[in-house]
Amino acid sequence: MKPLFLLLGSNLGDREAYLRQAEMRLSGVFGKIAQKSKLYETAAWGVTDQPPFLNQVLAFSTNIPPLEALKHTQQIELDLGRIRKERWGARVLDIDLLFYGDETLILPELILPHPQLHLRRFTLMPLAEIAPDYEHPVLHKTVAELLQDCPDELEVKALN
Ligand SMILES: Nc1ncnc2c1ncn2[C@@H]1O[C@H](COP(=O)(O)OP(=O)(O)OP(=O)(O)O)[C@@H](O)[C@H]1O
Ligand SMILES: Nc1nc2c(c(=O)[nH]1)N=C(CO)CN2
Repeated sequence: MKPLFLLLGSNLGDREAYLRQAEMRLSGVFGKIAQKSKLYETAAWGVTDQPPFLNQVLAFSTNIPPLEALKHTQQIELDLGRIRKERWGARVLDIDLLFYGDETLILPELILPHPQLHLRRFTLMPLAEIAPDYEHPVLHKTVAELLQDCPDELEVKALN
C-alpha cells in the first residue's frame, strides 16, 4: 500500500456539493479516507478570468496501480461532469494526482509527482495542512519547505 494524495477542485455550481460527491465516489474506489484537508477558497490560478475555486486534498492508502487510479479519477470527473454539462455546460470538477508514495512517472497521460504542485499555493496549502513533513521524491523537500519556497502569491483561505 502507498499513500495517494489527490487534489480536488471545483469552481462552478454548488462547489461544495461536487467535492462531497467526488469524495464519496473516491472512497468507493480507494477505500477509507486516511486524511482530509479543510476546504480552501482560492482565486483562479493560470486563467484568472474565471470564478474562484474550492480546493481540497484527500489522502488514501492504496495498491491500485497509478494508471488505473488515474482511470478511476477521470471516470469520476466524467460522471460528475455529465451532470454538470447538462446544467452548466462546463467542467466543474478537477482531480489531480499529486503524490503516489515515492512513484515517479513521466507518461503522456500521467506525470508523478504532479509536475506543477510545487508552483501552486492552492495545492500546497491544503497539502501542508495534512502532510507538512511529506518529502517530494524528486525535489527532496518537504511539503512545508515547498510551500515556504513557493513563488506564487495567490490568496488561499481555509474555510472550516
Ligand atoms: N498527476 C496527474 N494528475 C492528473 N492528471 C494528469 C497528471 N499527469 C498528467 N495528467 C494528464 O493531464 C491531462 C489534463 O488534465 P486536465 O484536463 O484536468 O488539465 P487541467 O486541470 O486543465 O490542468 P492541470 O493538470 O495542470 O491542473 C489529463 O488528461 C491527464 O492524463
Ligand atoms: N485556484 C485554483 N486555480 C486553478 C485550479 C484550481 O484547482 N484552483 N485548477 C485549474 C485547472 O486545473 C486552473 N486554476
